Amino acid sequence: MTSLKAGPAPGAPAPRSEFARAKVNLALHVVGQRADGYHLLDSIVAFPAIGDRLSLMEGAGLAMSVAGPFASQLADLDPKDNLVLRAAALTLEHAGLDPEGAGLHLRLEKSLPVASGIGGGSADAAAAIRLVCDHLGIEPDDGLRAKALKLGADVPMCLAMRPLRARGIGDDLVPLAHLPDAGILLVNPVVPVATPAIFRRLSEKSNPPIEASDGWDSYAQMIDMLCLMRNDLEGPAIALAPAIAEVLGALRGFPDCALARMSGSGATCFGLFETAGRAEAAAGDLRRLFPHWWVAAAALT
Ligand SMILES: C[C@](O)(CO)[C@H](O)COP(=O)(O)OP(=O)(O)OC[C@H]1O[C@@H](n2ccc(N)nc2=O)[C@H](O)[C@@H]1O
Ligand SMILES: Nc1ncnc2c1ncn2[C@@H]1O[C@H](COP(=O)(O)OP(=O)(O)OP(=O)(O)O)[C@@H](O)[C@H]1O
Repeated sequence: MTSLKAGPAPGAPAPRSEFARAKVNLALHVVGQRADGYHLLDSIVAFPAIGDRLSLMEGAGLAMSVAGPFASQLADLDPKDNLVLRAAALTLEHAGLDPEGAGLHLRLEKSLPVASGIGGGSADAAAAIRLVCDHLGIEPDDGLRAKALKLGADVPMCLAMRPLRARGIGDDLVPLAHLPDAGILLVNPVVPVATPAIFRRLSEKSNPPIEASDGWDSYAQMIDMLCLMRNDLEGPAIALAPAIAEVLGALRGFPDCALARMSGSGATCFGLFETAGRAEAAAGDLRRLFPHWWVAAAALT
């Protein structure tokens, strides 16, 4: 597998492109642990329109390049270890093809902070699978989804990329029938947090599951129900990265922020607002007050 910095040849066909939306755990309960160490989860997950962009074009062998605001956070990562190339190779092999002979170049526009609890790498991997499948004229099947899970527990949910409830190790997925209109604000203090370190610090691994739900009709109902839920990784993550508490404090300072919580293993936190406009207004304030933080707002779905 090679990595070329150069993009496609001039005059080549326009690239296909996919949006790799951030995965936000609106609630994350840790309900058990498997013999192999992986934790059993119960999570409500949304995919707002905030994310990376991945494009597929003609190239030599199988290669990738990275640009965008957070490209520098991946500069030390060997491209063959990048989840984009690993997912593309996996998909080609699943289709019985040699990745070396693929003639494909993937260009990643990295806009999500790395190691931030919003599944950026998993979202990129899922986008690579979708793009390569589309290129080959195939659909991701159960066999490919099972292989994708080995890339990361979040990859199958990022392949689904729609509001859902995730159980098991994050791979038992049930779509939510409906989420109401709302706005979401994502804030990261630009402190990378490694997921294994947070799970290691977790002392209570048998917490109550989420009360059954297939979604909510109104904003008020959604907030009431989410307020009864938790992110069980929040305490261990704050102990390791105290800036998370500062972010939560800033979000809770907005009177119209109905709920502020950490996503995944952190450090990104989210705030929920009644509309995307209100979330965007709060984003503007935070960008002025904390210019070194990463701040993004959008509609919840
Ligand atoms: C915390 C979440 O982001 C919630 O969506 C995910 O569970 C983590 O997903 P991910 O980063 O794609 O996870 P992986 O790359 O498969 O695992 C990273 C590490 O997290 C821990 N891990 C992950 C998922 C899980 N259900 N239990 C775990 O204990 C394991 O130590 C594993 O070595
Ligand atoms: N395309 C990619 N984008 C981001 N990280 C990648 C990528 N490919 C490989 N990685 C590696 O994966 C690790 C986890 O990064 P990622 O941004 O997915 O974390 P995360 O947002 O905490 O994920 P999760 O919420 O799934 O735990 C990083 O340390 C990075 O080295």
